[in-house]
Parts: sequence; C-alpha cells; structure tokens
Amino acid sequence: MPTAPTGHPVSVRGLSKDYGDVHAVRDISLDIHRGEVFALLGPNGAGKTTTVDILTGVRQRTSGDVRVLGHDPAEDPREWRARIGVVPQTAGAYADLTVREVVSHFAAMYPAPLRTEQVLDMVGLGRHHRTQALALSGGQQRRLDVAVGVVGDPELIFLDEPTTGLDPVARREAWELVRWFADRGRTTVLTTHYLDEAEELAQRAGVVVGGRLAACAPLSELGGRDNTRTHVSFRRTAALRDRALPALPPGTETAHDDTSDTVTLRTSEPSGVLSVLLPWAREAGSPELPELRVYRPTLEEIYLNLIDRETVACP
Ligand SMILES: Nc1ncnc2c1ncn2[C@@H]1O[C@H](COP(=O)(O)OP(=O)(O)OP(=O)(O)O)[C@@H](O)[C@H]1O
Repeated sequence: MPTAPTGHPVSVRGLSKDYGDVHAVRDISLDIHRGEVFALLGPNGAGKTTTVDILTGVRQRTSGDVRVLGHDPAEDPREWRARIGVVPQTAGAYADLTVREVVSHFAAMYPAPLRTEQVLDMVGLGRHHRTQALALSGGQQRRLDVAVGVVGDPELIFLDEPTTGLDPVARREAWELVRWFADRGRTTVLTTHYLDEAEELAQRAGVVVGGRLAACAPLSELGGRDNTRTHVSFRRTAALRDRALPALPPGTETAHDDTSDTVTLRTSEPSGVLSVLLPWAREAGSPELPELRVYRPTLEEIYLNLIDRETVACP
C-alpha cells in the first residue's frame, strides 16, 4: 500500500500515552515533512522515546491518531517496516558475530539494502569489519546500531540519541550519514540532547516538555528566536552603582541580576544603546564597562526558556 504522495511521512493528531498513572505523552499533534530532518528535543523523561516508540510500532498508544508512511504503526505491516529505519536509544545485543556479519544479517531482511561495506565505511567501522560485535567499545557499538538501523536504505529514519557516547570525530561521521540520507530525499526524525547537533542537521524541531509539545518551529525561529532582541550586558562598577542609566532607545528593556551586579539591556537597537551607554560610563569615571557583552541568545538559552510553554500544534 503506497503512501499518498501529498501526505506527510509522519502525521500525528492528539497522541497520548499513559503508563498507569504516568502521562508520558499528552495530546501531541505533529506533522513531519518529506525530506526534512526533524529534531525532537526535550529534557529527560519528557516523552520523546515514548513518542518515537509509538511511531515505530514498538509501543501502543493510549489515544490519538498516528500515520507513518500512510500506515498506522500499531498494525505494523511487514512491508511498511521495511521502509523505516530505527536506531533505538538502547543498544542492540548482537550475537557472537563479526561486525560485517551483523550488518549483512540485517541487510538480508530488506528488499533493496545498501551495500554492507558502504554502510560500515559510512559509520567508521570499515576497519573493524572482522571484529566480534561483542568486543566493540561502547562508541563502536553505537556506530554498529546506526549501521543496522540504516542498512535497509529506509525512506524514513528514526534516530534516538544516535551520537550519545560517540567521540567528536564519530559524531561528525554520524552527522555526515544523516546529511547523506537527507540528500537522497529521505526523512529523518532525530532525538537528541545536543542542541548543536540539532542546529547542524535539522530544519525544524519540536520541544517536548512533560509529555506536551511546548514548541515546534524551524530551528531559526524556535522560541521566537528570529525576533529575539540583542542583549547588551555589563557588570556595574562602584562608580556606576548609584547612577541612573542614561535615556536608552525606546523599547529597550532593562534587567538587573543582584548576585552578579550585572545589568542586561534587551534592545532592537544595540548600536543606539552603546552610543549612549559608553559616554555615560566615561562621564562616571568608568570608561571601560567590565564584562561588556553584546549577543543574541543561543539556541540553548532559547531552549531553556521554552520549558514552561503551553501546548502547541505542529502543522
Ligand atoms: N515502560 C514504562 N513504564 C512506566 N513508565 C515509563 C515507561 N517508559 C517510560 N516511562 C515514563 O514515561 C515518561 C517519559 O519517558 P521517555 O523515556 O519517553 O522520556 P524521554 O524524553 O525519552 O527521556 P530521555 O531523554 O531521558 O530519554 C517518564 O516519566 C518515564 O519515567
């Protein structure tokens, strides 16, 4: 049964999952677009793995409507399973086989798999193809999980924290692999705690908090990031402490952190702020403003601010 060409590879409406009294996923609505890398972000225990497990047919939902490549994963049809690739959070337990044998074994389950050697090279295990899987290091084992998950050349790939435990070189190899699939028009759902990884790879992200979708947007717009103001901050010297701030450009917001005695000015006119701030400091006998910083909030700061958001839908 083919997917409707206009349909999204993943479409979720009102998804909820309870484990007894624990409401792990609450009323999530989400569309993942064809060909995109979609990052699923959120703190520990937020409900990301539960969501991925439902989308991949590993767990049953409590309520809601879910379509993955046009099918309900709860029905788990065999030909549908061959079209998705899954790298679960927990590492696979491979029998007493070499790395090459493990990947070949999984490749044989798919109608049109990638070449085993190619996949091993892509995950950086080419040199280790004769090594017993049980003898691999933790990071190498993780690379083998990735190889097993993608060897079927899937249309849709679920990667649940694929780079946890990988060294920086291996992480970048994993990123290359995600990009390689994206270039082939494949769709990827990437769960990660690494915001730099999301920023490198994903076009859009959903932030799950307490089982709810707290934000869903292109990475560049997440949490209103595109509209965020520039922050101008400095530590007050004794000379500045008792002086009122100068007249700042209209709309500038002022905040003060008592612990560090730091003033932060949020503005859409950072040059205008500096042009009145610096003469003001000079006149006060403090020509250098200690710890002067001019910056836009990072993705991490935006993410941390999102934790208290209301539920949103993700069209
Ligand atoms: N099999 C289970 N039985 C009972 N509760 C569960 C089960 N699996 C998960 N939970 C609970 O459901 C909630 C969501 O867990 P889940 O593993 O989906 O979170 P997560 O966002 O993937 O977390 P992490 O980032 O730590 O992997 C947590 O409160 C967790 O304790």
